[in-house]
Amino acid sequence: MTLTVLSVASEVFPFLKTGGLADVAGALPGALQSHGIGVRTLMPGYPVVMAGIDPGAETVWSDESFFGGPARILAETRHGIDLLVLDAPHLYERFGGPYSGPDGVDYPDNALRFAALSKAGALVAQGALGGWRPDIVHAHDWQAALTPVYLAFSNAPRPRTVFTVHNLAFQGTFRYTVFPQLGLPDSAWSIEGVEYYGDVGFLKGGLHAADAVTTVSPTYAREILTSEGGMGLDGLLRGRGDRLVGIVNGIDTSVWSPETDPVIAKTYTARTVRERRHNKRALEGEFGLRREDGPILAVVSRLTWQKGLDLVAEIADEIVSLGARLVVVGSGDRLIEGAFLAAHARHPDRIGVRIGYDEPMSHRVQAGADAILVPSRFEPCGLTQLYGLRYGCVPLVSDVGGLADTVIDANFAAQRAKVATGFVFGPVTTDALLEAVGRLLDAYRDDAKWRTIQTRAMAFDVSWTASAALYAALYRDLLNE
Ligand SMILES: Nc1ncnc2c1ncn2[C@@H]1O[C@H](COP(=O)(O)OP(=O)(O)O[C@H]2O[C@H](CO)[C@@H](O)[C@H](O)[C@H]2O)[C@@H](O)[C@H]1O
Repeated sequence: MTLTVLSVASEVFPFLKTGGLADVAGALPGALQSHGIGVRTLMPGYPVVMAGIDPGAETVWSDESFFGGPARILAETRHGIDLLVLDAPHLYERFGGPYSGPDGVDYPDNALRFAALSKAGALVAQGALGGWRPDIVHAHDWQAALTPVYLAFSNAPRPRTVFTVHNLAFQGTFRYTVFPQLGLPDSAWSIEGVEYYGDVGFLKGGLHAADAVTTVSPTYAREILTSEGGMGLDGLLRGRGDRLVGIVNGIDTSVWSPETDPVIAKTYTARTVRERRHNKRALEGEFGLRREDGPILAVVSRLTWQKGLDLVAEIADEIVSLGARLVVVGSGDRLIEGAFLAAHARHPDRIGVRIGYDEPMSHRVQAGADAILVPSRFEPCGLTQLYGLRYGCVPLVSDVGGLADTVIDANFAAQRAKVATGFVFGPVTTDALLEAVGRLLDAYRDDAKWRTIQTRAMAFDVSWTASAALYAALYRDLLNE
């Protein structure tokens, strides 16, 4: 049976991306096609998205007064994605990023901006686009979390709903005063609705209202049931019982492929992995690093407490004294940015730092560095270690969430069983991180051992194949209930 899905997300690669959500929302629809599932994707009409819209795109819905101004939905297929764009200039036509202005401060009307996205999702789900009604609505993260809430509190027939939480740390909590502007019935101001300790909780509402909740790895799905990992929502999540499942992310292996990647100096496969040296030389040039025999360790990330990168900054001198070099691409916390810039100033030809966001550079780093460091304090899934596996940029990760589910530590047993794909450490401390860096450097010095880990990493299946099948099965289970 052909099944139709409406996906609602605030970011979709390649139209707009600030993090991993965009990669998932951009790649999952294509992966579901082979399961007979057709996905339409609704996202906000941010300026960069509107700039790329085909002038001939069809207006499939409009409203003169939608959350304070005129709005319409434009439909077009772009980059193979069946896209619905919510064009509402009073909400989305802003200077700055999707969530905050150039000053880094959140827009004061974010509650309305994303209530509007969610409401548009609910309207489409209930037939606003003429005859089209999806079988399933799949909403992502707090920005779309009210879609299942609007649907749960509507009296009209509605499709089944799935809500995916990519990161429990971002909850979309707003003052209770916004509640009357959301257009929800009074009954939604309750523990069954969006009320959250006296405020409005978008994420909380979605986690409660959706027919099924997923998160992006089995280990994270367990971690968020504990008071340490639940960020205040563990009680609610425990109450969802078997309605909460963890499905590990895949990656778009057509975008992330060392065999065909157009932005790297030299393409390669596991068989020709020695060709990576050309990419390493190019990376040294790009970052002004001294040419040496030792490995290049790399970071591509938001520089935040979650990602544990303060620990990498702390051991930067040791990394250099152990004979390795470091490349960092990222932005975020000013203190962590400053710590990396200071480390670069101390070792200008051994530590390269780019503060900023640069998608092509992230490919060149994965293709040219020897190892990617992901020492997160918590990590729902993590995508950079998956890119690392695919590119033979051996991952060194902490033993949490999706990192633990996707990397096999090169310990004695794993090496003997021929399954090791990287290095895993815990707890998340500088001592444990340094110990793992030491093990990685030992392995790097043993050429045969390193090649074995590297090529096995490249053979690990990081595609969407297995996980798309799990989403397909979940959708069908919901429809069969
Ligand atoms: N400076 C920079 N330049 C270029 N590219 C950069 C960059 N900084 C980050 N990126 C890219 O942004 C993405 C980040 O994805 P992650 O999954 O690592 O984390 P994020 O916390 O955003 O996502 C959340 O959602 C995803 C998706 O479910 C989960 O995997 C994750 O655990 C969860 O925290 C990667 O594609 C990475 O390459």
